[in-house]
Amino acid sequence: MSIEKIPVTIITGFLGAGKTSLIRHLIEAPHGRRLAILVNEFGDVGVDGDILKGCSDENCPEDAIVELTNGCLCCTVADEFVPTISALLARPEPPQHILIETSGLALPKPLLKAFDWPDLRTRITVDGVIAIADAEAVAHGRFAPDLEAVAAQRGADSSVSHDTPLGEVFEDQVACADLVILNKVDLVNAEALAKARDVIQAESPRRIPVVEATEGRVDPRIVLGINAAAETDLDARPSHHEHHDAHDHDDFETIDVTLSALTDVDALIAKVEAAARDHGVLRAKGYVAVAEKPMRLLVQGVGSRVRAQFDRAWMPDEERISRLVVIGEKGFDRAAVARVLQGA
Ligand SMILES: Nc1nc2c(ncn2[C@@H]2O[C@H](COP(=O)(O)OP(=O)(O)OP(=O)(O)O)[C@@H](O)[C@H]2O)c(=O)[nH]1
Repeated sequence: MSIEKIPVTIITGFLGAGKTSLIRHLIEAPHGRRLAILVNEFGDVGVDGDILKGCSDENCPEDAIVELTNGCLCCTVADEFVPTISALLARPEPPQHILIETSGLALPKPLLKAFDWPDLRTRITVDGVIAIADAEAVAHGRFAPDLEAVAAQRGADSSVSHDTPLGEVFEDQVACADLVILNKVDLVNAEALAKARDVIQAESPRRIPVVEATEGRVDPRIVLGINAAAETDLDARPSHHEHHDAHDHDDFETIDVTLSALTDVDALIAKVEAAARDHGVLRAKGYVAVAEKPMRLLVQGVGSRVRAQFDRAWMPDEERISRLVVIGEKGFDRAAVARVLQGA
């Protein structure tokens, strides 16, 4: 008798594209499946896991949301990934669907290969690989500065070479996907949206559906139940790093910046914007204590777009530490960024 495999959806997408927002929506939107979630992110502040635990419910209990913050998932398959999935499957009420949020710098293909692991391949299958993309960033050429060159190269070869590390991570993610979600359509006009679609089509080695979204809000029936069995179809998903001898994330660096408690939220937002504008910070996120406020402030920067909102009260026994995880391309001026963020 064959045992039905548990479907797993891999959610990939560059830093800040909207992966956590999408998963949050999938927890909240009705679809009748019991979920478990595995979150992998850079830095040890664990913002994404915290956000997702904050919206857990009976279909996705808090203890079915597991964070792996010890490094890149695709590099820790045996030590972390396989045991974590096994533990989720061994729950008294096993999940009916597992979502994996990869870090924004992750290469999806090596992770996909891990599903061939003997312990896993009889029990789970990759229902689909979803790439979520920031429509504004794509339209403004953050990943493919020269669309015509990409299209010309694509005609000759299925693996386009990009000059920038950002371009390579983005292309690997799109090339591996069964579905692309073009998120943040609220930030672009029709012309920019059409351009973003063109970039994605040019980057895709095969025709895949592209759906538009705001705040990751997509009908769960489009995202879950694709039935791709992606682990059996690796050849259709070219990668710049087939042999995994080079890591895209070596091209990026992360720092933790501790701040003192602040009084002026707008001033902090202006500093995060300045760090992005003047020093190439790609992503900044973390929790901040604001003097005399009982709530903690969640700060999120994607490039120079910054959002801040109070997310919950500080717990009585919780230390009110203000810390931001900051990610930039290798060699970004970490000292200058820390100075900007910590500056009075
Ligand atoms: N304007 C706008 N902002 C959005 C949208 N979706 C997400 N955001 C914001 O973009 C920021 C990043 O969103 P996340 O969902 O955390 O992105 P992510 O891909 O999980 O980020 P990393 O895990 O750090 O790579 C947050 O401040 C979100 O509130 C959208 O559709 N429009």
